This record gives sequence, C-alpha cells and structure tokens, in this order.
Amino acid sequence: MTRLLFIGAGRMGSAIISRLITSGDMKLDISICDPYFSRGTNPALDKVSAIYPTLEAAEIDGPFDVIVLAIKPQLFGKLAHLLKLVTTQHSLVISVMAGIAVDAIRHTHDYSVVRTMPNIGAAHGHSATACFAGPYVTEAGRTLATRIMEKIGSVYWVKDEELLHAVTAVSGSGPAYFFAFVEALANAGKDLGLSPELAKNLAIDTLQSASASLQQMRDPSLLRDAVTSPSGTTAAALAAFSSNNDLSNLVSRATRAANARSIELK
Ligand SMILES: NC(=O)C1=CN([C@@H]2O[C@H](COP(=O)(O)OP(=O)(O)OC[C@H]3O[C@@H](n4cnc5c(N)ncnc54)[C@H](OP(=O)(O)O)[C@@H]3O)[C@@H](O)[C@H]2O)C=CC1
Ligand SMILES: O=C(O)[C@@H]1CCC=N1
Repeated sequence: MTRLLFIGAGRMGSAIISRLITSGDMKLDISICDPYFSRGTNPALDKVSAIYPTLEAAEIDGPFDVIVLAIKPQLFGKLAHLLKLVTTQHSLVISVMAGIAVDAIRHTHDYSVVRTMPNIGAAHGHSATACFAGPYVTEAGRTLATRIMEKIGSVYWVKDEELLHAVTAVSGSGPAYFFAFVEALANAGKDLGLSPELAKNLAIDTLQSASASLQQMRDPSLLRDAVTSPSGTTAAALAAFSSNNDLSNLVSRATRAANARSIELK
C-alpha cells in the first residue's frame, strides 16, 4: 500500500485525488491536509483515509511515501519547513505548483522531487501534464509519478527544468486561452445576429468538434486545410487571423507573458 498525502485539495488536488480513487487500480492510501476541505463535496473524495487541518495536527498519521504539493505557489514558503513532519528520506515529493523550483522545494531537506505541470482537464482525465525529475529521483520514483499523473491524462517528461515555464505557458494556462477564444467567438456570433444562447452553444460545440478531430488526426495544419475551401468562407476568416501575422503575434505575446510570470514565481 502506497501512502499519499495531498497538501492542498482545491481544484487541482481534488481532481487528482478523485481520478486516483475512481480508477481504483493502484493500491493507495490517500490523506488530505487542507484547512478548508470538508467531506460531502465530492463522493470520490469522501473515500480518503484522513483529512488534517494542518501539517502540525497532533493526530497526523505520517510519514507518507508520496507528498503531493497542490497549494498555491505563494503559500509554499510558509509550509516548506513543515514537510519534514510527514516525510522520510525515502518519500517522493510531487509538486503541481507553478513556478516553484525543485531547489526551492529541496531547500530545507534533500527530498526527491518530481515537478509537474498539469492542467484543468485533470478533472475529466484530459490533462496534458509535463514532468521534471529532480536530483536523486529513482526510476521507481519516476514510474510512480507517471502512474499517478497518467490518471489525469497524458504525461510527458522534460529533461531541463527551465522548460517547465514554457510548458506552463502552453498547456498549464492553455485551456484558459481556448475558453477565452470560445467567449470571443460567441460574442462575435452575437454581433452577427445569433441569440446569445445559440452563439454560446455553437462556439462550445465547435471547440468540441475541433478537439475530437485533433484527437483522431494529430495534425492541426492538415485539419485546417480540410476545412478551408479555396476562396471560401474559412479562407476569408483565416486571412483576417494571418493579416500582419496578427494571431501568431498575439499568441506569442500571451505565452511570453505567462512564461515570464512563471519565472517570477520561482
Ligand atoms: N488551476 C489550474 O488550472 C492549475 C493549477 N496548477 C497549480 O496547482 C496549484 C493549486 O492550484 P488550484 O488547485 O487551482 O488552487 P486552489 O486554490 O483551488 O487549491 C489550493 C488549495 O490549498 C488550500 N490551502 C490553503 N491553505 C492551505 C494550507 N495551509 N495547507 C493546505 N492547504 C491549504 C486552499 O484552500 P482555500 O482555497 O480555501 O484557501 C485550496 O483548497 C497551484 O500551485 C497552481 O499553480 C497547475 C496547473 C493548472
Ligand atoms: O494561472 C496559474 O498560475 C496556474 C498555473 C497554470 C494554470 N493555472
């Protein structure tokens, strides 16, 4: 039985716990440390072994084999020195926190740390997650981290920790870009005379169809060509996207801003 402690069970922590519990094929004993978490919000989460308000709680039943850090990056500095209360030298620390470097997590103790960057698709098993293994992470540690993160979607490994800033800018924050695009497309549809409800539904379902096509044929350029009839409506719209390289420049500016913010969080 592998004993896991999730520090922070908000959106990301809850999503991972819930997928681990519902898949049920790993022998895991899961506890939560989150002062604001209460049972009754999600039936899967009610199956956790214990919920602790703080890492210093007298009743805490440590140590744990795996600690998952799923708190806000800004909170980590306040909790870092308490990690030793729930770990041994063999514990694996898996972080989903944006920006916080492996060195910062290992600052108070030589933990084996796997840093990961999932995304909000985790809740439905559709996260795109990239991982980086810090010093002394064993092959068994990498395999365990992969098995855990595979429960929420696809898993990729990067060899250079600095690349996690770019990963955050592309796939960590990425879902929000598509949500913003759906909002913009729905608003544009409204301006063209559709009812707000119909415009929203068409925009949402269109993202769904694009995503399903991409899942089947993982080639966005080919798919774009398949939709674009010569001198047709799509060509007219895409010409507006590419005029002065507008879309590329906008996406480049946005991802550079996210990359820079991730570096600031270090
Ligand atoms: N949301 C996303 O799409 C993604 C998030 N991440 C990363 O995941 C991490 C968590 O983000 P997210 O789940 O969105 O954030 P949430 O705010 O939803 O979750 C953080 C949780 O930690 C709780 N918490 C607060 N104080 C403590 C404490 N002292 N001890 C333990 N838990 C505490 C919070 O409670 P309360 O809210 O009541 O303060 C909350 O439940 C972040 O570091 C973020 O960078 C990574 C990829 C994608
Ligand atoms: O916005 C953030 O900082 C976090 C990291 C990636 C997605 N959400």
